[in-house]
Amino acid sequence: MDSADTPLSVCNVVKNCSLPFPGAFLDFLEENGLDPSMYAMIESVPRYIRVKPGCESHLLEMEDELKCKLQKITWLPGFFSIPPQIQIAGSKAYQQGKIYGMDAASGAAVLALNVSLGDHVLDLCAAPGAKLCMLADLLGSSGSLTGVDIARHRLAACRTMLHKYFVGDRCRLFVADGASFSLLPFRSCVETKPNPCMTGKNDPEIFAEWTGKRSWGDRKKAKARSSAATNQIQSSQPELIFYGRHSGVVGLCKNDIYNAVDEPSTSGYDRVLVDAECTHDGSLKHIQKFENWGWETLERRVLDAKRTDSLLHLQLQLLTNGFRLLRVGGTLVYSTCSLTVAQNEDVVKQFLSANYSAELQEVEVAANWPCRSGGIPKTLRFDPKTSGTSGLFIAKFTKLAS
Ligand SMILES: C[S@@+](CC[C@H](N)C(=O)[O-])C[C@H]1O[C@@H](n2cnc3c(N)ncnc32)[C@H](O)[C@@H]1O
Repeated sequence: MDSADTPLSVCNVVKNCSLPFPGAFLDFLEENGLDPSMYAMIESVPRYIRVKPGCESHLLEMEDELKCKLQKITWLPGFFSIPPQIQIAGSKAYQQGKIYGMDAASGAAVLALNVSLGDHVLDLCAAPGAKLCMLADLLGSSGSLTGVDIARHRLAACRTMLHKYFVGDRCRLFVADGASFSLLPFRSCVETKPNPCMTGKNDPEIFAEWTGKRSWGDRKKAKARSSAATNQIQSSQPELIFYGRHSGVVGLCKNDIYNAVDEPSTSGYDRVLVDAECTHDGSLKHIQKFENWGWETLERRVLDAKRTDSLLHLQLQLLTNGFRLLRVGGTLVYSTCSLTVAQNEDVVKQFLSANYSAELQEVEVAANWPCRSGGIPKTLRFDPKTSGTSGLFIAKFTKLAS
C-alpha cells in the first residue's frame, strides 16, 4: 500500500524520533525534499528565551529559578538558550515579564529588518506577538508600530503580551486582512496635515486615551461581532483593538485614520515585517503539538492540497501588499517557518517578477549567523541541523524609486 493510502491511524516512526507521523506527512516531506530526520532533533534543539532589555541584571536569579544555565547567544543580543525540557511558564521571571520564549531564528528575522530610532514599522501577521514585542523594544521611545492579524482572538493575545511586557506605548493593533490592509503610519495624519479635530474633547469620533474597559454599547457590538465571525473578519474596515498613548491615535478623528489618502511611496512604513501564515513544517515545536491536537488534524491544517494552494496565493498577496505599504528606500522582511521551496523561494521569485521596484538585499547583520543561503542568493535559511534552531526562511527587500 502506498503511504498516501495509509490510514492516519497507522503511523510511521521516524528513526530516532519518538513522534509517530502519519504517512501523509512523510509524503508531504518527501514531495518537498525535506528530511524527516530533522524531527528527531526535537529533544536536542535548545529552547530559546529573550530577556527583556533592562532585566539582564537578574540573570543569576533566573538561572537559580529555572535551575539551568542561561547560555548567551553571541550572535543575537538578548537571547539565551536553555535545555529543551525546561518549562518557563511557571517561573516568576516569565510571569513578571522579564523573559519570554522566542526561537533564535525568529529573533534573527526581526533583527534582519534593521529597525532604527523613529521608524514607523508594520507587522502584517503579528499574532501571537513575540516578534511584535521585540520590534517594540527595538523602537524604544520613538516611531510607531502597527500590528495586523486576521484572527481576532490571536491579536487579543498580542495585546495581552504588549501589556505584560510594557511595550504597547507606541503600538496600535488592527484586526484586518493583511492582504488588503491599507492604513498608513500615523505620520501621514499628524505630521503632514493639521488636525482640525484635536479640540473636540468629548467628540465620540475622536480617539481618547485607550481603556480596556468598554461601554455597554461597545460590549454589545463586540458580542455581535464575535458571534457573526469567530475568527475571520467580516467587515472590510480594519478594527482597532488597541492603541498606546504615543501610537499617534489619541486625539485623531476616525476619519483621519481610516480615510487618509496619502502616497505609500513617500508616507508609507519605513519597515515592514511579513511573517506569513504557512504550513509551519519547519517549527519542531509546532509539529510536536499535533501529538496533543491529534495527528488527523495535521492533514487538515498542513497537508490539505486546497489549503496549500490558497496558502501560496495568500503568501504572495501578503508580501505584495506589505511591499505596497513600504516607502521608497524602506526595508521589508518576508519570513515563514516552513522549509518548502514553494512557500519561500517560489513566492519570492513570483513577487520579484511582478514588482520591478523590489530589490533583494543582503542581510548584512547575518555575517556570523549559523544559517545557510536559501535557494536564491541573499535569502537565508535556518534549520535544526545547520542552526540548532527551528526552521525559518528570510528574504529582505528594499523599494527602489520607480
Ligand atoms: C506565523 S504566524 C505569525 C507569528 C507572529 N509574527 C509572531 O511572531 O508571533 C502567522 C499569522 O498570520 C495570521 N494570518 C493568516 N492570514 C492572514 C491574513 N490574511 N492577514 C493577516 N494575518 C493573517 C495568522 O492568524 C497568524 O497569526
